[in-house]
Amino acid sequence: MEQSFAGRRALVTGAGKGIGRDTAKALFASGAQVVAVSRTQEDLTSLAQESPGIETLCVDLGDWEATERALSNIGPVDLLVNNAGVALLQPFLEVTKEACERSFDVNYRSVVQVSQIVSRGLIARGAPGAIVNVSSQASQCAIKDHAIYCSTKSAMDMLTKVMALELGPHKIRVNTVNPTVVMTAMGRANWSDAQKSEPMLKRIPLGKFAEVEDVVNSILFLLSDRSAMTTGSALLVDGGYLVG
Ligand SMILES: NC(=O)C1=CN([C@@H]2O[C@H](COP(=O)(O)OP(=O)(O)OC[C@H]3O[C@@H](n4cnc5c(N)ncnc54)[C@H](OP(=O)(O)O)[C@@H]3O)[C@@H](O)[C@H]2O)C=CC1
Ligand SMILES: CC(=O)C(C)=O
Repeated sequence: MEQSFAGRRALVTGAGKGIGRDTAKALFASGAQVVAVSRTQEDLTSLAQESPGIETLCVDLGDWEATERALSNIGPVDLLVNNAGVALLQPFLEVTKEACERSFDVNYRSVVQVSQIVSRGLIARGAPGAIVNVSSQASQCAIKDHAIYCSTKSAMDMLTKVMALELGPHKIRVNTVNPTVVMTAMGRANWSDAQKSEPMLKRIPLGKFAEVEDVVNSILFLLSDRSAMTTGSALLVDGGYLVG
């Protein structure tokens, strides 16, 4: 039986492309009202054309003040997917202050900020809710040139556990999905070179990278009542990756 999200209002960050875009479309198709938040207006315009009725909001989530202004009157939100992320890859010894700041502002701080806004609204309404933070297998395994990216995702996983601890009494569940490589714009940019992707693939018993749909299905499960007893968890979508 298809999961219905009728009567729920969902906010998806990074909904302009890739995993976030397909998550927004899947939630909308499943009956949810959807607010799609992303950085590039053209992406949001095309999304609204593909799925008429999806609300869109264009903001750089790495800008705290702009995000506060953009979300100040967001209205009731029951389901939140913190998906927006950047992968600024640098060898550890070449990591820059700018890459550090941008990575943590987008991949971590925006998750704190948006989750606070949504959770305060839920608590004020006395309504239950669910939050899915889109992490990565990179939160649990070291990947060359991913020092800052891995760190942001590890921080996200721990943040998720503490959020689950503190928000549980308010009937707000918080989990992560932790995918392996997905050939989205981000995946293609960083994993198209076979010399890099082959060793990763060899460590995956299922012998393939994840599809966007695999991640979307896991996100919708963790948003749904079918995961009603799951919070503070990390759902790996990684084909059984063998951490070496
Ligand atoms: N692809 C992969 O291999 C994997 C991805 N992930 C995670 O999944 C999530 C989605 O990744 P994926 O779909 O592949 O990425 P994409 O780069 O394909 O899409 C990311 C989306 O997030 C938006 N976004 C990025 N930064 C901001 C910002 N500051 N403010 C608002 N929107 C922003 C992008 O907008 P714009 O393009 O305009 O910047 C884009 O629409 C990320 O958190 C990523 O870390 C986890 C494991 C594997
Ligand atoms: C690209 C990425 O996020 C991985 C491999 O986790």
